[in-house]
Amino acid sequence: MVTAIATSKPWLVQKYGGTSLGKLLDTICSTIIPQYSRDHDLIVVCSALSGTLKASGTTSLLLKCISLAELGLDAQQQLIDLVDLIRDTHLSLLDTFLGSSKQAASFQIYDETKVGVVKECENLKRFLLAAQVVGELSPRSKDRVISLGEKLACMIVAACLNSMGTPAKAVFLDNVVASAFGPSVHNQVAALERLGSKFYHVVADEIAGRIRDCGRAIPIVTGFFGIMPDSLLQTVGRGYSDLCAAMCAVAVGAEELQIWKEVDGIFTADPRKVPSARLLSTVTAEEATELTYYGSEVIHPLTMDQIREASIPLRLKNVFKPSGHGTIIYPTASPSTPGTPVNGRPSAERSRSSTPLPGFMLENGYHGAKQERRKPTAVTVKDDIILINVVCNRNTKSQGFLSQVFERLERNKIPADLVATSERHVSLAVQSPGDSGALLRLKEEFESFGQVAITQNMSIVTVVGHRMRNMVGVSSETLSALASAHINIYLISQGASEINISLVVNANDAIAAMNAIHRDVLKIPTHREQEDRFIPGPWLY
Ligand SMILES: Nc1ncnc2c1ncn2[C@@H]1O[C@H](COP(=O)(O)OP(=O)(O)O)[C@@H](O)[C@H]1O
Ligand SMILES: N[C@@H](CC(=O)OP(=O)(O)O)C(=O)O
Repeated sequence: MVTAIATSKPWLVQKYGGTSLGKLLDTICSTIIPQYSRDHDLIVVCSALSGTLKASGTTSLLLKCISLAELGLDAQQQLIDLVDLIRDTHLSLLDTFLGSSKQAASFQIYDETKVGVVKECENLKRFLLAAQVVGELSPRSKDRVISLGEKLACMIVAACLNSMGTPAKAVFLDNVVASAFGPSVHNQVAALERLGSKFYHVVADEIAGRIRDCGRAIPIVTGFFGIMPDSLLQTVGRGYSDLCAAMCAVAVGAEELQIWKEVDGIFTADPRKVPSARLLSTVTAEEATELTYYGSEVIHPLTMDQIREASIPLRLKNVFKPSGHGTIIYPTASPSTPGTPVNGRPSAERSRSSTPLPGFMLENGYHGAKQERRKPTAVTVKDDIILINVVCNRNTKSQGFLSQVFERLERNKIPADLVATSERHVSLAVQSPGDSGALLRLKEEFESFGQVAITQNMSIVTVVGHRMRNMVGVSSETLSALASAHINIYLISQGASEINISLVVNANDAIAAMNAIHRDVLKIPTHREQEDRFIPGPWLY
């Protein structure tokens, strides 16, 4: 456990996603951060800026730069144009917020930041153009490229805050892994893997030192946390800044970790796909882990392990509705009481012991609802799934069959999301690998001991709820709901934790399946049913 930093006010870590920063930088810097900094020592963790969509945001553009560099010299001009676009997008944001300032201090901040952004982009351009000659980038080089997104975002956020009179300091964590483990770390992939979660504790300790160095200024920390031996994208994947924020929270022993997004929190289902979905005021850490793993990508799945171990509550909040309660995820298996919002100055202890706010449930429940729920908590969908069925050849010994299947998955680095087996038959649901060659290789390897059938375009539908452990009948209700909607099921699996049931369906049926389960198993009426039956919306409870 990392030693907490001693301070007079409780620590609060806030992480802002790329699209939130892209759309609401002004509100974040002029209202949200100053308001919370009155009662807390804040740490702000930033993702790379995205204009409107993550898919066209800075990290995605940097990934495109990497692809162009790997194409070789033919793509030279495209590469230059793309880096210039990244630079100009950041400069125009800086212009919007600081460019027209008449104050000398702001003018100086504007000038220094502008020079810094241009320099970082020029360095990247030189690096990529050199890489283009070789036509290949190592995992470490790719990390170096990606790290620029969060660096630029932190420079802009720190500049905005400083110009508005809130002292802030950009903290770059791109070298934090090397500082924590020594420069030879990059030859020690296997050793680091063996460290498991301890790896993140050591990094958190190093982050604590960087935060201490900021003195009274608010640390504006890059969500990118270190060039990794096997690349951050490969080890952690996109959305890594949630995990970085969790490490910052662990580093200082924060009272709460807040992840600010563009949704109110975790809903009973993805509100884009199920219009009647309701906001959940609390969710257990176990439920959040299952939901994020099976498609509700509201937080990065690895985040939960960190805050759970350190007993830090995590709250999801909406930048468009800063006063909303959001969804709070308790580190313990079952929350006893929901806490007051941090802007009401609770401590982590108080969150666990105080009486709940009026209108909130004592147990995991819908936001504003009063009655206790005896139903699963949420339903989620994971897309881009491939179903692989392997029937073991008669001449293959059945006892070695399963180990051969898993050994081949491991060798091809394809993790199985769900598995159903009988003695000579195994069905696997796997995430469609980015590299189509990997799937072909896997198929050929499986064919050495069995007959293989691969079905693409599938989805996993998962029902999650910590109360499902003690509930009889959820499976039958789920199967009936899908049967009534005429939806075929290709694989069924219940998690060992007994808090989830997953089913593989055709991707075209996934949204219908989700809606059917939401209505018939979670028992939440559709909007039409609510209108027909004059059932008041949750806002009237
Ligand atoms: N159960 C769920 N509750 C809330 N949002 C969900 C859920 N499942 C999927 N989502 C989706 O996750 C997305 C996360 O919010 P957003 O702020 O847009 O993400 P990001 O910061 O990663 O760009 C939303 O678009 C929402 O539709
Ligand atoms: N910028 C990175 C890391 C991240 O966490 O992003 P976001 O917080 O916007 O999901 C990405 O796009 O993957």
